[in-house]
Amino acid sequence: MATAVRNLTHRRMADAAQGLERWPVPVRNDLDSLRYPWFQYTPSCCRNASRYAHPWGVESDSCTEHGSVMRRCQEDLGIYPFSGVLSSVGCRCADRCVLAQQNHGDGKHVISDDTNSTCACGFTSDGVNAYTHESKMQLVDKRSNGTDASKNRIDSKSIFSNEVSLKANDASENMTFWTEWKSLELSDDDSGVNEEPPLVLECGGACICSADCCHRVTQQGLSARVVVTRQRFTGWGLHAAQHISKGSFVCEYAGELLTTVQSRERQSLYDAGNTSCGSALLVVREYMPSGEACVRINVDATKVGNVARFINHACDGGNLLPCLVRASGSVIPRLALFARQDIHDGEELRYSYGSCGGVAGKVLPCYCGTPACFGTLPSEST
Ligand SMILES: C[S@@+](CC[C@H](N)C(=O)[O-])C[C@H]1O[C@@H](n2cnc3c(N)ncnc32)[C@H](O)[C@@H]1O
Repeated sequence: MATAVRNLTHRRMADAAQGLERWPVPVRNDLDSLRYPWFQYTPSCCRNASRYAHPWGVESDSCTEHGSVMRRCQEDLGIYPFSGVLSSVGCRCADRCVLAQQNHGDGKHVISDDTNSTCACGFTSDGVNAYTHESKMQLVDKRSNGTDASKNRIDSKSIFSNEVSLKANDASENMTFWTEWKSLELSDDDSGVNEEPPLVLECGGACICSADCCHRVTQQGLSARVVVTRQRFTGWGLHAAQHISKGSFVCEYAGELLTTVQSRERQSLYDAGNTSCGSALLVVREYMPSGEACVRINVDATKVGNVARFINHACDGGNLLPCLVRASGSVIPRLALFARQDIHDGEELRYSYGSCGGVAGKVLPCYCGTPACFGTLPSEST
């Protein structure tokens, strides 16, 4: 019995991803006696925890399962049956899509008329190419002021909303984190990178191109080596275990997809403290250009989730940029996290949970340690 427990503990610490990602995700704790965080791993969002959560201890080569796990999740969600809503935006590129990019010599990549007419995928809500030839997110540089790219933009309003808000509930502390995203705009700081996360249209179930097409950057699961580490003030955190270059996709925020009624029930449970573990319930709202909310996505990574559930908050925005990615033919977008800047091996991965503020009686101290620190974690009542 003791040997079995030891083996199980060893496997959990060796790979928090339970063999479901292309690399193991080790768990390290040099701080206290906790050996590992308890949760079940899913590489992508799923509807029902019991059907898709894999037991601890699967063989490490089972990451080849990732594609089929993702497909089963999507089919179960009824995304493809719903695809009539958006299927007309699916591309008809044989084999792989070609990046519709032209370099006009000013550093900006814009859509060429030729490819624009054949492939509608791979663009942001702003109508510019989402990805570079190196499969990096095309982060908008406010300092380049050359050709006006707007005249080359496709009208993506029918595909994307232009305003999105995101709420992340952390019920371990009975808190709700939130942020509001407006349309893609440039920041005023010196980062040279758009602060507002773009919405991206990738190839999906409505497209006929292959799974390794250049417009499916976020569909292969965890894309950088990472390690889960115990920290003094912020609990578990996620650190890079390799250099991650600016614009690279890192991971999506995966967990159980809930209805709004279910998410409220879960939140009440977490608020009442009836669970043995903390929570990571994230709510994303997508708005129509009219301002009306059209989709609310509730992702609970508390008991079933992926590495993103370990990512802590930083008031300065951190080194990750959250983006909504919608696969053609899918109703439900996914939340993808990209490197906002070059990230060094060992650096903690963080993004901003939202704007400053706290609910009376529920204010939590923030230990992000950045010069921009508000002192408290962003929050609102549920
Ligand atoms: C989504 S979880 C992140 C993973 C978490 N640290 C854990 O141990 O599982 C959010 C929780 O992490 C902690 N946290 C995240 N960022 C923090 C920060 N900047 N300062 C203090 N605590 C933080 C808070 O307890 C928060 O409720």
